[in-house]
Amino acid sequence: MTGLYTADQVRTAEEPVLARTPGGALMQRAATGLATACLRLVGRAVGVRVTLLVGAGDNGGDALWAGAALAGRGAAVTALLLDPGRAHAAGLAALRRAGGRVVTDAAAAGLGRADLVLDGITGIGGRGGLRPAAADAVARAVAGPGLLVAVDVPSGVDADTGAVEGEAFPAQHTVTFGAVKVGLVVGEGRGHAGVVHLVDLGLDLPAPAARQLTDADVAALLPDPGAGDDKYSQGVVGVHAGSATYPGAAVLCTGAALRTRPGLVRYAGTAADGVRAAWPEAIVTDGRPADAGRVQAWVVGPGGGTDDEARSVLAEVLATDLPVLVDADALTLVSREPQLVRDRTAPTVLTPHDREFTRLGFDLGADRVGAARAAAAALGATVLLKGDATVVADADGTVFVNGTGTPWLATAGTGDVLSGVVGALLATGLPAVEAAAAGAHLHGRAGQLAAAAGPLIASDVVAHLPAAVHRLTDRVR
Ligand SMILES: NC(=O)C1=CN([C@@H]2O[C@H](COP(=O)(O)OP(=O)(O)OC[C@H]3O[C@@H](n4cnc5c(N)ncnc54)[C@H](OP(=O)(O)O)[C@@H]3O)[C@@H](O)[C@H]2O)[C@@H](O)CC1
Ligand SMILES: [K+]
Repeated sequence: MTGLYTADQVRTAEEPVLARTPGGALMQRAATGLATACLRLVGRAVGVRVTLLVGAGDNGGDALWAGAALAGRGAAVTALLLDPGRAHAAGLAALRRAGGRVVTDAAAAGLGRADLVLDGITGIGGRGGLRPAAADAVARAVAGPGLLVAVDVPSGVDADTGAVEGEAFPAQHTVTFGAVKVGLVVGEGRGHAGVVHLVDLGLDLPAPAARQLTDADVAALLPDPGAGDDKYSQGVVGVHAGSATYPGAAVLCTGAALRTRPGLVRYAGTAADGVRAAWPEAIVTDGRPADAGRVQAWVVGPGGGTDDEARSVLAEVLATDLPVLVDADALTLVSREPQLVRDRTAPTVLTPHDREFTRLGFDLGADRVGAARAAAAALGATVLLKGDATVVADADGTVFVNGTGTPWLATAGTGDVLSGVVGALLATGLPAVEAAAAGAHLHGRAGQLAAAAGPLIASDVVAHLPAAVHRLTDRVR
């Protein structure tokens, strides 16, 4: 499990270390880690052309000290000071001592031929998008050939929310200090951070603001069946989705549930013929949920319509004391009658995309973690807010940010697949927030495997779910 932290949490954790170590020691630790990471990324130091983008705060200090270390190893280092009167004095002196060049004109900073660019404009102290001089330097860096490495946080990215207002540094790698900041893995921050490398500063950290599951975490939540297991003990999931005219959602959702946890999947609804033809393993009825037989969790909504019949099915399922995943058309119904969810005591998982989220009556600004957390608390449910980095929030404030996936997953039907995956995990008895977070992780991994063979469609994701489960569990057992 990777803990995700806010800037304030990191600053608070730094205080006691700053108090008990000699001045500048923590920055030395950070800069040494940064220089080491850079050496690993470029493979050598001698003759490597490095440009440092240096702001007025300690983030610029980190870049200057790391630049000094690289210059000491034979790199040709140029520092571009964006606020020359306020650059970190000790860092600047160290760079000069090591033979680094210092300039104040972006055109003279060698960005057109740099091998490596270190973005030390702002870190956790940055506010808003980049100011004009910083934005100009970043544009020159992007136009040049250098590997783009952000120091602590890509400048222009909000460390807490991942929000980008205006321009920000589009890093290929981010070397972050002390703890991974929430903003590096969510929203636009995820796209700007690239690969995140953590330099341990030995901080005593509190409980994280949010978490990210690893493959090993998800594997631990998905035990292989034991000798004593049968099709019922592995979890029986009920699916109500699709229609006679549009059976696709029902077929994808049922297939995803089967391919995630092939205990038993029961389907109820008017797409029965289509489901039967696609998945002979499912037990199918064209009746109501009550006709399906005993299940341990329900998935309701994908392709199910929003008419009176659909509303009555949703109310029937939500009136049970079983975990229920509510998706797609059923979310539209919940937006009309949120008390259907609020009144429940059994777990409910809602899986909105952005438009469905706002239709539920919640504001979705740039702080996706905050928005999902507020919606979960208001509804007393688990909210899985889909996106490039899916956010799963529980009513008690627990948040997971998903780390897997591929942009190729932005295609029709992948949401129906996700519902089936999470439904299957709910039926195994996992707590709702863990089922949702593990389901998002698994769905993302299956998408990555499918995309390795080229553009994917939703049924490719279903087909790759067993391999995704195997890859997760095989690696750790
Ligand atoms: N504490 C420690 O010992 C350790 C700290 N560490 C490091 O310190 C970093 C935090 O340093 P920090 O607090 O000095 O803030 P920082 O991120 O450099 O930014 C502030 C500067 O940016 C400026 N600025 C703001 N917004 C801007 C914008 N949009 N566009 C352009 N400029 C903007 C702002 O200008 P001002 O508003 O004052 O005019 C101010 O000058 C942290 O991320 C980590 O790297 C590590 O070494 C570990 C040990
Ligand atoms: K930075």
